[in-house]
Amino acid sequence: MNILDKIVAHKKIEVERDKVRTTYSQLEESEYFHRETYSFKDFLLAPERTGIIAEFKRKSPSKGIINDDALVKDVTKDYAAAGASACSVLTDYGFFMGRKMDVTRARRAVNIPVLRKDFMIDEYQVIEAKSLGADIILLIAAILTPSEIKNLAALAKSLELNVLLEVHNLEELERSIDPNLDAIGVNNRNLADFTVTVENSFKLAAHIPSEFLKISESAISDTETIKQLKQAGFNGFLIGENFMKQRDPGAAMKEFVKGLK
Ligand SMILES: O=P(O)(O)OC[C@@H](O)[C@@H](O)c1c[nH]c2ccccc12
Repeated sequence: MNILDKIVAHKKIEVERDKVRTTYSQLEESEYFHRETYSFKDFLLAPERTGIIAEFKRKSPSKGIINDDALVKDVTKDYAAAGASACSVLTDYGFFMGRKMDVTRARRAVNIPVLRKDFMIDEYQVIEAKSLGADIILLIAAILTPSEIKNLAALAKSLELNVLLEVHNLEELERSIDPNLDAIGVNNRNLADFTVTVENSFKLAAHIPSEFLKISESAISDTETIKQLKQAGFNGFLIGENFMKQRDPGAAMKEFVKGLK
């Protein structure tokens, strides 16, 4: 069993447990459930923003503890002030030390889109994302069938959530395209074995149909790479560890962004 299989096996149990703890109707009573969401596209393409989707990540299976000290409300607020187009917030606890409440904390701290980053396998999690105050959900092609992607994306759309589909290779991309997706993210990290290469984004760029926003995800640590990714047609850049490994991730992003000008 690779790490992704382990995470999904764990997630299935967790979701069934959560459904009992918090019912669908309780989720729908959230103050955020009928909130109007932000458009991912508007913020990614806004000239005064950077295209960076800045991630709050305490820990990961590949790196262990990255930062268990920084507060989500401070970091996301500073990310937004530094020009982030969106914030990504991990909510998986077992492998990433994330909390569902972290999305709500981010929602209260910023006026930019918030991505609920988790391993979505069930409709319940999509409804939950809306109730937590998220604007965007992530669907990972490697763990979903085409019909699951179709159904989860349609549900997300009906709740006015933006959908980011993550792919790692051409086969996943070709089988997963769906009109309810807003953005396609190429993960430079192979979630099954953790190998990373930004080349993956350059390789897949031309295969992403033009109606979708293009995002490059993971292992980005310098502004030169972002400039090259822009040349290749990418609109968004998902960055976690490079900021989170600093004691003050928001200050790290502020410094990093200077190099984009
Ligand atoms: O910390 P990095 O290398 O900048 O990567 C951020 C983000 O892309 C990564 O956390 C990620 C991409 N896809 C995921 C899916 C699940 C969990 C995490 C991820």
